[in-house]
Amino acid sequence: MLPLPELALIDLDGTLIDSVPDLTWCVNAMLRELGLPERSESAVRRWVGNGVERLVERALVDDIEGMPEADLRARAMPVFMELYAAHGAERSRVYPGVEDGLTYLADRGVRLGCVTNKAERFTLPLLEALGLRARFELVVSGDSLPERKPSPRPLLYAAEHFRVAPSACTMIGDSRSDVAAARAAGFTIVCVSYGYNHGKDIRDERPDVVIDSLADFAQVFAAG
Ligand SMILES: O=C(O)COP(=O)(O)O
Ligand SMILES: [Mg+2]
Repeated sequence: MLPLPELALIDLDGTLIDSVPDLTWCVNAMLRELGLPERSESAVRRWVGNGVERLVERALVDDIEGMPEADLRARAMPVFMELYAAHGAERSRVYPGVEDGLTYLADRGVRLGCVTNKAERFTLPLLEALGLRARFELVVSGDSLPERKPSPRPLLYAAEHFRVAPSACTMIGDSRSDVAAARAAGFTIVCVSYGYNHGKDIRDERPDVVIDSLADFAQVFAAG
């Protein structure tokens, strides 16, 4: 068990929301427009987590480590951005257990923030569309600060905003970037087993706790 934190920062894609159906639809609409082959939803699932630009780069070359030529990248980026702005919240769903988990923490006085690598122009409308925006006192997106996860910067920024010591904060996420950012910030780290993490088992990253649903917080945090 972990002590109940004063502040919980929760990741978006793969933790609160299954955003891959919309991301896949937009990636494939973009690829069609560019005359390139479509990619599978399971490939897109592996590529999410380092921001939408990195997703587009990976999709263009069909490789998680790859980088497209500059002019293809420059043509693709605005096409994807326009598609995702218009179609980012049509097929995405809040994971089961999320509402209960957020209520559990809020009822116990835990302050809540969302920290994602998704760009702000997509993050806020998505949270709004799926009814989660009002749950969070602070949202830090992938382009809110000069650095994003796995940097500890967004986590430390949020801790300072709430004037809570990092040792009283927990990060809740699905990927190795969440674990690395939390460790470097001095937060505890709880991971969900159902998220993306680039197709790898998140247990390999040795988070403090792994849960199958945010509804399981009663088994994670010692009350009081
Ligand atoms: O890669 C993204 O765009 C977002 O990923 P995250 O919400 O899991 O940080
Ligand atoms: Mg994530």
